[in-house]
Amino acid sequence: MVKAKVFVYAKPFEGIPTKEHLKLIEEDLPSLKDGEFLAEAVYLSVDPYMRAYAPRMTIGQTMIGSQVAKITESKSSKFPVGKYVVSSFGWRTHTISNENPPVNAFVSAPVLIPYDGSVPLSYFLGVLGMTGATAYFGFLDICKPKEGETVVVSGAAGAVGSHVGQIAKIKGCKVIGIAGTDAKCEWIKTLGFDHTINYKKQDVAKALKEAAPNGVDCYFDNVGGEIATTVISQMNRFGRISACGAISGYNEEGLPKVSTFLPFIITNELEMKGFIVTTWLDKWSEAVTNNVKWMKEGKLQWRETVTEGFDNMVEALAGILRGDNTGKAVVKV
Ligand SMILES: NC(=O)C1=CN([C@@H]2O[C@H](COP(=O)(O)OP(=O)(O)OC[C@H]3O[C@@H](n4cnc5c(N)ncnc54)[C@H](OP(=O)(O)O)[C@@H]3O)[C@@H](O)[C@H]2O)C=CC1
Ligand SMILES: CCCCCCCCC/C=C/C=O
Repeated sequence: MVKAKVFVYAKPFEGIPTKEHLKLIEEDLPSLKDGEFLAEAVYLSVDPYMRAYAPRMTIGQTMIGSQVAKITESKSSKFPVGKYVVSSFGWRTHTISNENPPVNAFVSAPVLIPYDGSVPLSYFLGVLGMTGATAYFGFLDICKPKEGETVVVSGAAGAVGSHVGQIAKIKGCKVIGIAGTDAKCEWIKTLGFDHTINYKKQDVAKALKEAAPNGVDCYFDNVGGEIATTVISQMNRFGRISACGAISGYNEEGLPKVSTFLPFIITNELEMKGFIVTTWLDKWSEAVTNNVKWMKEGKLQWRETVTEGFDNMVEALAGILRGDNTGKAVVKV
């Protein structure tokens, strides 16, 4: 009998999640039925949306999330033993899945990954996975950057933000990154960001005016809140905003209270669009192909913050909400 370790949503989150909210249990898994396979987690993704998704969760539910897993038993010809999948199995070490489990915008079906040992498996959760696709489609399809334009990225030293900034440089833009520590700002400078702002130490409005005296054309927003309002207030006519995330409010009860940016949207005729990356599932391979190409050309660098041990999932999630991570956060089982 295979035993799975599983984190379940035990108590509604208040602020940063703790082990009181996410309880570790053991589950005995049954034998496989036809069409099913058993997968063993290798890396689990740690993402801010896990905190933001909480209002949709029910008590006792397996905590949501995606992972790279190895198929160890199978009664499915589509998912043979020895192959690896990326799938939204949730926070669990072992999973029995069928070929077409229920999906929604935040929960994806298993997909075999073309693993040849040339890159770590964790990259299929980050630079070659969900966050890489978020950066690629969320920036290019929504901001539609033109050469010479000025782009601002918040959450700029995170998985998505650090990637967006590098695509913006590839597209010939001037890039300003906003992040929470000097070390993060120094790192993104090495990636090619032209200017950085440490929002915890600097006056963002003043620093942005100095970095972008001619205004901002594109804003890739990972954080929302007052930072978003400040950046939007300095945008040029016909600027584009990609509303990717609003992490500054994820730990708050109810809607965050921030200054409104609507007057700037109207008077400067700005376009703002929110998105969920799974909208682009049908053309996902376009992002992976280009991200691989840029990696090979040395134009796209990446970093991971790896937490060891499945039992430390809660601490890893708390870490990204506190800003402990640089680049993509993953847990190695
Ligand atoms: N729309 C979509 O389909 C998707 C959206 N997202 C969103 O993109 C954003 C970035 O995700 P991802 O790259 O995975 O995560 P990150 O790797 O950027 O990790 C989160 C970072 O957010 C920053 N942060 C935390 N609290 C605050 C705050 N109050 N104000 C400003 N920054 C804060 C921290 O960095 P610092 O030290 O700089 O504060 C932290 O390291 C998130 O908002 C996420 O929800 C991600 C994937 C898909
Ligand atoms: C192929 C793996 C897809 C995993 C789906 C998760 C989508 C998360 C979207 C995040 C939204 C906001 O933060």
